[in-house]
Amino acid sequence: MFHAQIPFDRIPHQFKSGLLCRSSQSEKDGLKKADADPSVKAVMICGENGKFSAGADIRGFSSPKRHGVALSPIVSLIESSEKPVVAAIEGVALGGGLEVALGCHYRVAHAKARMGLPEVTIGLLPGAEGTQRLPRLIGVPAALDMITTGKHIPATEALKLGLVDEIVEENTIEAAIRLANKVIGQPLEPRRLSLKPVPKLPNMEAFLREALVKVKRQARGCLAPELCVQAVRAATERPFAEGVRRERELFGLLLSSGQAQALQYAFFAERAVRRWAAPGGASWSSAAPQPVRKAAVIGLGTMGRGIVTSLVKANIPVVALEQDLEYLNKGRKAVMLLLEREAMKMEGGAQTLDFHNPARLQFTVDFDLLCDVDLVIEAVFENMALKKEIFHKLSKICKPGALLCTNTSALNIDEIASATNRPQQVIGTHFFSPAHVMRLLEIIYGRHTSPTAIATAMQLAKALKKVGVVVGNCFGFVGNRMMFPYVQQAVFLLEEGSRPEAVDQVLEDFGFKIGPFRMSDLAGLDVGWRSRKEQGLTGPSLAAGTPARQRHGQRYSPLPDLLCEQGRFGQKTGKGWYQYERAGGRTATPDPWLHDFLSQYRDTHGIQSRFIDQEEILERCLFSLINEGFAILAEGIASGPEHLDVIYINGYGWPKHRGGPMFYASTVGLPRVLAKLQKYSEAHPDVPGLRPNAFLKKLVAVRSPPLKEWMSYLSHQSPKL
Ligand SMILES: CC(C)(COP(=O)(O)OP(=O)(O)OC[C@H]1O[C@@H](n2cnc3c(N)ncnc32)[C@H](O)[C@@H]1OP(=O)(O)O)[C@@H](O)C(=O)NCCC(=O)NCCSC(=O)CC(=O)CCCCCCCCCCCCC(=O)O
Ligand SMILES: NC(=O)C1=CN([C@@H]2O[C@H](COP(=O)(O)OP(=O)(O)OC[C@H]3O[C@@H](n4cnc5c(N)ncnc54)[C@H](O)[C@@H]3O)[C@@H](O)[C@H]2O)C=CC1
Repeated sequence: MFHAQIPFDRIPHQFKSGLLCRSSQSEKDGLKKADADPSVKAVMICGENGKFSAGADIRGFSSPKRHGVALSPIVSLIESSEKPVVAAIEGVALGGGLEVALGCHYRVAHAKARMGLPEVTIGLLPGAEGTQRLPRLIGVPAALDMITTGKHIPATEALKLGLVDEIVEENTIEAAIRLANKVIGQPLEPRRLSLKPVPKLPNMEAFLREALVKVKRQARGCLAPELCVQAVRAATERPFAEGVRRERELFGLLLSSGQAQALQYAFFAERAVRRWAAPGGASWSSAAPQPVRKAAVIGLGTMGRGIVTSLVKANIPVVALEQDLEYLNKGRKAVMLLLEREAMKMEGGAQTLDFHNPARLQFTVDFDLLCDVDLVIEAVFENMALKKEIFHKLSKICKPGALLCTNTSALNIDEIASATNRPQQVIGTHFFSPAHVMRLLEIIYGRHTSPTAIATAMQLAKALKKVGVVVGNCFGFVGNRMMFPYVQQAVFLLEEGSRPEAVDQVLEDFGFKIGPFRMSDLAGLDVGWRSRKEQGLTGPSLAAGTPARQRHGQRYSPLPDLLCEQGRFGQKTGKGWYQYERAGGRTATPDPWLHDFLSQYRDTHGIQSRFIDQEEILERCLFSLINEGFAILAEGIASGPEHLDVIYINGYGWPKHRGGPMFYASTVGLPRVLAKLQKYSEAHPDVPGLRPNAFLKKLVAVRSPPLKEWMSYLSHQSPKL
C-alpha cells in the first residue's frame, strides 16, 4: 500500500492555520504524479501543524495583483483521480480548504476539527465549486445553512450531516490511511460529488423562495447571503458544469461589489485592535494580564444582569451585589431567567453553566463578600457621586490586587479613580446592551491605569467572547461620543420638518439594525434626560432666561426633554418617538399625536417646516458622526480608524458590509465628506458638530491617503498615546 501525502501549507508561512497556495502548481504536479505512478494505490491529503486549511489568504482578494484563483481545477483533478483520495481533516477545514476536502472521495476528521464555508462573512461565496458539491453531499437545507451563515460546525455535527465519513479521537492521518487501505479497488463513481444528483425536496421551490426572503431580511443590504442562495439554487436547477459557471459569475459579482472589501477590512480590523497601545509605550506585546478567578458585579439592573450572565457563561464564579433585598430579589430573578434561556441554547444545559451552585454564583447585599474577588464591575446608576462612593468603599474592602472596573457610559474614569487608593487598578469596561449578547467591550484607560489592568480587561473580553477595544478617557469615550452628534442631527431634522419614521427608515435602509428614534425608544428617553439634567442642560438647574433652543451659544433641541416631561420614555411607557401596543410593547407605530406635537412645536418656535430628502438625512447624521471620529483620532483617544470601525460594527449595529464609519468615509471619498460638511455647516453655523474637523481637512489637503496611513499625518504625537 502506497500513499502520496500532499500537504497544503504553503503561504504565508508565518500563518500556522495553513492557507491555500495561490499558485497551485505543486499540488497539481503532486496529484498528477500520484495518478501516473502505478506503485501509488491511494492518496491522502492532509495539512501541516495540525490544521487542514483555513482557506485562501483573504488579503489576496483585494490585492491589485489578484489573478484568477486556480482552485477549482485542483478540486476537479482530485475528484477525477482514478485512485481513492482521502482527506485527513485536523484543526480547521474552512473555505477553499473544505472545498478541497469536498473534492476528495472520503473525509476523515479529528473529533476536535471544525469545518465551514465562511466566505459569506467576508462578502464572497464559496467559489471553488463548494456551492455545487455541498448540497449534493448533505442536501439543500443543511448546505444552505452552512453557506449562508458561514458558521463553523464541529466534527460531530459534520458526521451527523454526512459531511465526513468518520471521526477519530486519535491520529487522523493514520485513520485516513487505514480508510484509504480499505477502499482501494472499490468503485469511485459514487464518491464523486459532481456526478451525484442534489437530493430532492418535495417543496424545493417554496423552500428556496423562503430561504431567500429570510436571508434578505437578515442581511440588511449585504449581498453575499442572497447570492449564496442563488448559487445553491443553481445547483438544484442545472447540471453540475452549468451550476459551476453560475457560481463563478456570482463570485465575480461579489468580488467587485465593494462589500467584500469592506467585510475583509472588518475581519482584519477586529484582529488589529487586539494589538492595543496606551500612553507611555505600554502595549499588548509587553503587558501581561492578571488571572481572573472570581469576579463581582455591583448593580443588577439592565446592564448588571447581562454582565453577570456573561461571566457565568465564561465559567467565572461571580458575586452579584445589589443595594437592598428588594432590588436583589428582582435582579436575581432576572439573572436566573437569562441564564436559563442561555442554558437552553447550550449543549449540556444548566449543568454546564452550574449557576444554581452558590460557589459559582452568589447573590448578596453585603459588600464584605467582595474581599476575595479578582475583579469588580460596577454597574449602578449613572451618577458620579454614587460611583465615587462605591469605588471608595471598594478600595477599602477589595484585596490589594483586585481590578476595579466601571461600566459608566460616559463619566470621567479619572474622577472615579480619584475616590480610590489604587487609581492604577481602575478602568472602564463599557458593555453594550444587552450585555450578554453584544460583542463589544469598550475598555477605557484613565491617566493612572496600569498596563496590567488594560491587559487584564482585554483578557476578560476574550474570555467573555467579546471584542475588546482599548480607548482613552473623554466624555462618552469613543462610541457614545460619536453617537451624540448623530442623534443630535436626527432630532434637528425633526425640528426642521422630518418625522421619526422617515429618519429611521433612511438609516435602516443604509443598513443600521435600528434607526436613532427606535433605538432611543428602546434604550429609554429618560436615560439621556437624566444625564442632561446632571449636565445642567435642562431641568431645575437650567439658568433662568436660557433660550429654549440654545445652550452655551450653540443650537440645542429641547424636543427629547419635552417628551420626557410628558412621561414619554419610549417602549417602557408605551410612548416615545413612536407609540406601542402597551407599556413594554415592542411594535413601534408612527404616532399622530407626535406629528401634531412637532407641528405645534415648529409654530411655537417660528420654524418653517420643509421637505428633507433622504440624502440630507443620511449625510447629516452620518457625516457628523464621522466628523467626531476624526476629532477622536486627532486627540489620540483611539489609536486608529480601525478601532472606531470595530466599535461601531460590534456595539452600534453599523452594517458590517459598509466596513464601519471611517472605512465608509474612505469609500465615499474624504473630499466629498468635507464638502458636504462645509455645506451643512454654512447652513447651520450654530452646530459645531457639522464644522469640519481640522484632521479631516488635513487629510483632504494631502490628497486623501488610504485609511491605513491616516494616523501618520497627525503632526504631533497625541498626549493620549
Ligand atoms: C482560521 C481561524 C479559525 C483561526 O482563528 P484563531 O485561532 O482565533 O486565529 P485568528 O486570530 O483569527 O487568526 C490568526 C491570524 O491569521 C490571520 N488569518 C486567519 N485566516 C486568514 C485567512 N484566511 N487569510 C489571511 N489571514 C488569515 C488572522 O488575520 C490573524 O492574523 P493577524 O490579523 O495578523 O492577527 C480564523 O482566523 C478564521 O476564521 N479565519 C478566516 C477563515 C476564512 O474565512 N476562510 C475562507 C477564506 S476564502 C476562501 O477560502 C475561498 C477560496 O479559497 C475559494 C477560492 C476560489 C476562488 C475561485 C474563484 C473563481 C471565480 C473566478 C471569478 C473571478 C472574477 C474575477 O476575478 O473578477
Ligand atoms: N442601559 C444601557 O443601555 C447602558 C447603561 N450603561 C451604564 O451602566 C450603568 C448601569 O446602567 P443600567 O443597568 O441601565 O441602570 P439600571 O438603573 O437599570 O440599574 C442600576 C442598578 O444599580 C443598583 N444600585 C444603585 N445603587 C446601588 C448601590 N449603592 N449598591 C448596589 N447596587 C446599586 C440599582 O438598584 C439598580 O438595580 C450606568 O452607569 C449606565 O450609564 C452602559 C451601557 C449601556
